[in-house]
Amino acid sequence: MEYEVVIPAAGQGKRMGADRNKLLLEVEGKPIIIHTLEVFEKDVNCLGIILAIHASDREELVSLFNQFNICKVIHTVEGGRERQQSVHNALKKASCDIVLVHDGARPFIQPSTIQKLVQTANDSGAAIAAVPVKDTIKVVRKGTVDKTIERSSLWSIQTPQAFRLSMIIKAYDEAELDGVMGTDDASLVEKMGEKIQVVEADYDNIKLTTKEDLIFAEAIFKKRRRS
Ligand SMILES: Nc1ccn([C@@H]2O[C@H](COP(=O)(O)OP(=O)(O)OP(=O)(O)O)[C@@H](O)[C@H]2O)c(=O)n1
Ligand SMILES: C[C@](O)(CO)[C@H](O)COP(=O)(O)O
Repeated sequence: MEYEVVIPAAGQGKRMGADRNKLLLEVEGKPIIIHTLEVFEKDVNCLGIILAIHASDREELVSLFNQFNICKVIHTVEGGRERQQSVHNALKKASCDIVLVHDGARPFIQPSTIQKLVQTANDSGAAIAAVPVKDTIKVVRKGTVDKTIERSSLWSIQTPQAFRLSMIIKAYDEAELDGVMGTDDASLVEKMGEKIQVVEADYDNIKLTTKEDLIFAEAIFKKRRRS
């Protein structure tokens, strides 16, 4: 089943503490964003990639697309102050019935998960990748435990998140009108009362957020080379 993917790549990488967009840092001999783009470049069902970028990264990115044969970027749009605005700008260019939103900072997404998400979104409207939480989660207020949350119903939410295009556009437009900000895409769809299906993904699909994640990323690449 065919789809387009929106990839927000216009963050500042503050938590990474690099002096540039963290997605341009190299892991396993390539910039992080190239690893992410290559997953979709290789997927025959991906009809096009819509990338939200900083104007200041454009020249370097275009040169990387040439160097690594990335041909599926059909639109680049200006990123916004927050991830939500970057995704919204990119969604305005989408035209396929099914659209995925995937963080540029998650290079380890598996093609099998993408396929399940696309199929599920086509059947039910919205589907997100997630893994069961492994830690005990407590609510802490002013340094003291308020309560412990029952773990069996907690999932850690990742991207990709897959949607019918009309549904996700409506959710983003309404969020903008209402001044609502969410930390993921599905939370805006939840606000409209829509059901979101959860597709179990894998623990490797980390978001490269802090410096330690670069070490985890090298380890995941090493593991994949061995298997
Ligand atoms: N205004 C923004 C903020 C984030 N992103 C993108 O959204 C994804 C997830 O964001 P995150 O990992 O939090 O990246 P940063 O915002 O760069 O990190 P930080 O919050 O540490 O600055 C990344 O691919 C990032 O480039 C974006 O396109 N536009
Ligand atoms: C969308 C996301 O990757 C789901 O886990 C995450 O919420 C992005 O959050 P961040 O605030 O940009 O780290």
